Amino acid sequence: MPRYLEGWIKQVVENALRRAYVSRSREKPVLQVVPRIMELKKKGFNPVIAEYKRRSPSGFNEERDHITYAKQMELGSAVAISVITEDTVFNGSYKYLEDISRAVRVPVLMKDFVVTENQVDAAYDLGADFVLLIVRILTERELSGLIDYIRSFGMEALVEVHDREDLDIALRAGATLVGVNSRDLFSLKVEKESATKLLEEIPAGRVKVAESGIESIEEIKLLKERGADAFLIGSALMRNPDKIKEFVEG
Ligand SMILES: O=C(O)c1ccccc1NCC(=O)[C@H](O)[C@H](O)COP(=O)(O)O
Repeated sequence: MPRYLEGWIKQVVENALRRAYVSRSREKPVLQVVPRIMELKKKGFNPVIAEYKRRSPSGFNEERDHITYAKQMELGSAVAISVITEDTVFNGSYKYLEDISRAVRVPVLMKDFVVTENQVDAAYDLGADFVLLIVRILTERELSGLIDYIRSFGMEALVEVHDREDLDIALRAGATLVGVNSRDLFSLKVEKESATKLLEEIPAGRVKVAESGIESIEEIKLLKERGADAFLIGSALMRNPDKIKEFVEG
């Protein structure tokens, strides 16, 4: 059973535990996101993980065709596409993941509240290349088990942390790709300063992803100076997809 359940997160996790499994046969090999991040960085570009997100508890709401958006992100040199599949609060869908992974040739992240191996099976079958794990909603044992399970398919885990305690757990569990989310799961407030400090505390040898609240190239530059290797951006790109080129090319 996940470790911390309260309010809307409790509902979302309970829904995840009940979610019906959709059986598919994966059609493509797994693409590796970490080498692609490092390659783009070496070439002097900003590795941007562009997120397809339609609705969120913090009030975000945007309708946009998922395939057109994903193709535009790929054309704009996004390093990967993040697809929210949570279907009760975020209005996401497994169908978006399946369609997008078929439509693009960059790695695709399944972004959900993953608490079971069944959800990882679905991620693999639907074409995901990496899978989000949120430390705050898992026990340490569950986190380690799910990281190993994800890797057993050749996929990678993006392990999301919100504070120092989460980070210690993520590191002990063997996370390689670590995301610092500046949006608090419960208050929904974006705390950029504390998130930036946390980024600096991630030891060398891990790939660091800055997540949430990134709106401008100036913020990307600042986060890069503070050690971020990649940038996960949803709202700003959903509102204005043309920004992808500026965000990647600086
Ligand atoms: O987006 C939310 O309101 C949200 C609230 C609570 C948990 C997760 C949430 N969103 C998922 C994400 O982590 C973000 O969509 C992602 O980091 C992109 O953030 P943004 O660029 O601010 O849309």
